[in-house]
Order: sequence, then C-alpha cells, then structure tokens
Amino acid sequence: MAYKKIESYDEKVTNGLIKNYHECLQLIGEDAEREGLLKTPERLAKAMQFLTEGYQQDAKAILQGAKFTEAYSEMVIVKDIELYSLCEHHMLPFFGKAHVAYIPNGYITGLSKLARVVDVFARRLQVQERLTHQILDAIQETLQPQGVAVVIEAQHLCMMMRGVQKQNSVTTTSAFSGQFGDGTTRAEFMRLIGK
Ligand SMILES: Nc1nc2c(ncn2[C@@H]2O[C@H](COP(=O)(O)OP(=O)(O)OP(=O)(O)O)[C@@H](O)[C@H]2O)c(=O)[nH]1
Ligand SMILES: [Zn+2]
Repeated sequence: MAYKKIESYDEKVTNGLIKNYHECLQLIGEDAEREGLLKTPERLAKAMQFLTEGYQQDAKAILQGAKFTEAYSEMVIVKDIELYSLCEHHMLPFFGKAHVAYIPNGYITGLSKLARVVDVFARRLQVQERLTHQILDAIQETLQPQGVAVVIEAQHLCMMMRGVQKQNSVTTTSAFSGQFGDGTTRAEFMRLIGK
C-alpha cells in the first residue's frame, strides 16, 4: 500500500520492543515498575514504530497515485515542509524544513504527495544527505520531470543535547537534477525559497 497509516501495531514487533525498553529503563537505573513508567515501554514501542513507519511505505507508489497529465512546464515549488527524522548514529531527532521543486515534463503530481514523500524517507533512521537524495530520486524516477531540486535545513539534537553541544548550528544539504544543473534555474529556485 502506498501510504499505510499505523492503525494497528504489529504485535510481535510491539512486544519485542516493550521487553527491550523495559530492560533499558532498568539499565539506566530506573524503577521500571513505578506508576509513571509502567506504560512507558509500550508508549515508546508505538512511538518508535510511528517514527520509522517510512520503511513500510512506497514513495514512488504515492507519487504514481496522483500523477496527472498536464502541459505546465514552469517550476513547481513546495517550500517549508517541516520534517522530523532520526539520525542513524544516535537515534536522536533531527528536524527542520525541506524545500522541494520540480519542472514538469508532461506530468504533474498532487502537491501533498511531495510532502508525503518527505515523510516517507524522514521516518527512517537517516543521515540528512541520504534523505535529500532519496527524495530527489523518487520524484525524478516517477515523474521524469525536466529537473528536481531538494534543499533541507535541519538541526540535529545529537549535536545540541550531547556531543559537541552547539545550539544554533543548522545543516543545509541540497540535491539537484536536470535543469537545476543550470545556474540561472538553480538561482531562481534559491531566490524563491528565500535563500
Ligand atoms: N554527515 C552526517 N553526519 C551526521 C548526521 N547526523 C549525525 N551525524 C554525525 O555523525 C557523527 C558520528 O560520529 P562518531 O564519532 O562515530 O560519534 P560520536 O562519538 O557520538 O561523535 P560526536 O557527536 O562528535 O560526539 C557525528 O559527527 C554526528 O554529528 C547526518 O545527518 N549527516
Ligand atoms: Zn546523531
């Protein structure tokens, strides 16, 4: 299914995670049986399945599901798509905005689908660079447009709460294909997203 929402959680996965998170609580020195923590392993098991549900979803099927023939061939930009992902090194969140653009080549897609594609790849263990490329590749391969541009600006909690502890650094990644290789087109995109 293109965009499967978690309505019922896989029992085997949920039970396995509950067991592990219960042990995690004990290992960090908590009393896993105290009232406030009794349901925490189950809550966390469900939260983690939600935050990684992108593994069960198919970005290309989502785009194909709303692919329409249209002669429009100017840039289409959806900017400021908020995203939340988990860094694969520490499994701590990184969060920010994605700006996605494409120049149609006979086909357009539903605007919401671009934001859904961002979520499909964000809801996995990621590095920002791969996330950027996966979004671009899914759009390029499905719509075969004249070009795709993806810019992501994000803050990484693994650099804020721990480690180097820098509170204001923002990481920007970008990927471009087709006509966005042209300096003028790319500059227009950057201007339109306010960069
Ligand atoms: N390139 C890239 N690096 C990331 C991303 N998210 C986290 N990292 C980095 O992954 C690196 C992992 O480095 P390690 O030295 O193995 O881990 P560490 O000892 O916890 O490193 P520190 O964070 O520097 O304390 C760190 O430099 C993180 O900042 C990302 O999306 N892209
Ligand atoms: Zn990290």
